[in-house]
Amino acid sequence: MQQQKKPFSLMAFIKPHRAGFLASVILAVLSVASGMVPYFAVARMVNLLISGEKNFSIYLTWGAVALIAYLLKSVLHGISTRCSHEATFHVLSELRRAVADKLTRVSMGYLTDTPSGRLKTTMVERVEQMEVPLAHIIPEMTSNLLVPIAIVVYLFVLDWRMALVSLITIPIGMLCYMAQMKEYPKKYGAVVQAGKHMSATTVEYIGGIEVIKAFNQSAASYGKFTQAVRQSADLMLDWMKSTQGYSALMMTIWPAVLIGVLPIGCVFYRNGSLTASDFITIAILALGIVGPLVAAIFLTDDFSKIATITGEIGAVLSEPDLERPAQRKDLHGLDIDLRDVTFAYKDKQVLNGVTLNIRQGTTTALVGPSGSGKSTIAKLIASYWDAGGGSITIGEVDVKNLPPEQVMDLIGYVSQDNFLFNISVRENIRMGRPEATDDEVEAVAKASGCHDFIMGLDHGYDTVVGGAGGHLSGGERQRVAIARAMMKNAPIVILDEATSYTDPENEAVLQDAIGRLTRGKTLIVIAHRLSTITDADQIAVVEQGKILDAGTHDELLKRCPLYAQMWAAHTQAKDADMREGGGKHVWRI
Ligand SMILES: Nc1ncnc2c1ncn2[C@@H]1O[C@H](COP(=O)(O)OP(=O)(O)OP(=O)(O)O)[C@@H](O)[C@H]1O
Repeated sequence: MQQQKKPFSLMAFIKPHRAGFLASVILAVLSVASGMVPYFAVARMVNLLISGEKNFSIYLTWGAVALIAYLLKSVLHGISTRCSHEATFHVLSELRRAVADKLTRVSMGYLTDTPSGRLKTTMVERVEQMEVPLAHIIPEMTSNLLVPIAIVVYLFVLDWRMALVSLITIPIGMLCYMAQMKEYPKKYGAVVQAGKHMSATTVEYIGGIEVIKAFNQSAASYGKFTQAVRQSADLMLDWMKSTQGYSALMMTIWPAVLIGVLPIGCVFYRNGSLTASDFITIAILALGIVGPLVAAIFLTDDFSKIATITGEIGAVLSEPDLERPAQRKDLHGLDIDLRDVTFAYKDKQVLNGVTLNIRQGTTTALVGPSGSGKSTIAKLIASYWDAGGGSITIGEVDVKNLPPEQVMDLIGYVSQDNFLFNISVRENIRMGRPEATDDEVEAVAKASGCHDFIMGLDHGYDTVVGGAGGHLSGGERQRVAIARAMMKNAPIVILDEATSYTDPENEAVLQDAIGRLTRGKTLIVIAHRLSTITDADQIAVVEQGKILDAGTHDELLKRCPLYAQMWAAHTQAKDADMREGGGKHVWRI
């Protein structure tokens, strides 16, 4: 049950802060208007000079007006920028929160299929890149357009012919601008894509550095990384090259207004159709129009950037939510029932009609060849994805009709990843139940075989485990993850290969601890070592996305050839392992 994609609108984020943006626009208009006053003042002074005015105090007054207006321009611009930045920072932080919030509501499938580097780039860099355009476009675009337009109107009032002449460079410069913008969205889009690829490759390179070194793949992986960096630089250069020529031409043509104004003004002055005073005023004001207009035109460059950036943020924000009700439901017991469940990862069909009943308080083991769909079944029960067809119920209610919080309260999931946060071991375990006391945390740690190794760490329970738990061994991470799940005390526990890192001695301790900690709960175990699940109430054999058979160990040995075969392979491998004295070997089917 997924919602349709909702189109993303940046306006919805800007609207609550429109007062800030409006104040910024008004101040920016006043600032640009103040910036125009010195041009009027100079024009006025030149006219006074020509008319033979000898009173020096008038010149001083106009000089003071020009100076005050110039200073006012800077002050107003500063306040305007502050208003727009304040409003922008709120918009950016809300955008980031919206993206983070979205990630908690989309399907797990979307998250696992999207490289984490790409999501990080969207959340951090892309949102950051919106700051300059957003904070500047709204106030500066408006002011840089409005004020010159007002002056042009004034020039038309003075002399429409000269007003037209003073604008002559604008359409020519515009042609250059249009030529520059022709390839702009495509090329800038390519630059952004290459940047994303570079970011994802960098995250992969750093994240996988251990494997790269272990498999001596440094050259190949470094090559992939440098290729991504080079491609990004090449595309950036290509983008610059395609725009720089036109941009330089435009910047030369636009300010050259006097090329038309002076000779044509002289002609009109000589034939008596233009007064000296108007000629001077027009020539000086024409010089003042071009600056703000050029600034406004340059801001349209930021429009293209905003379009590309919002497209990327919008792609995440318009991702459909996993639609779930908010109201918790009353359940009838906690039996789990899968009826004819089908599922596909995009186009890849993985489950082909899984039917399985898991009674409350029993242990069910899912076994089967690698890739048969065991983890997928477990994840569908935990509502990570929606089943494509069929139904999954807990306590006779379809999981699609349960709010995610209720499902998460019901299920403790220990996955193969055992992700730990870069906080203390104590806080990692406490994440299972934030209100747990230190004593309760330690009791669970003792029960899940963590206490001794934790006490051996530099700061005991207060040791910070490093990014993703990197300061702990795989087995230690796994045990902390189990303790965290146990802390949650959920009535249904899913252990997805939870003991795979553990050596045989510790495995026995851990199995015992798991047995005690899950007593009375519904336990679903995905185990590759069959010896660990022979006592399960029910063993479901999964093959090619279907339940081939389900029963106890003894029943399956008698009637399920695949299980008998897996068991034989398991015991042979175990014997061989014992003969070689390799008790530490982690054996997998
Ligand atoms: N996120 C995913 N996107 C696409 N395909 C996936 C994804 N996760 C799993 N698969 C594919 O689905 C199939 C079943 O995977 P699943 O992890 O459920 O099998 P499994 O029986 O648990 O395997 P294993 O014992 O090796 O862990 C596999 O072919 C796997 O490649």
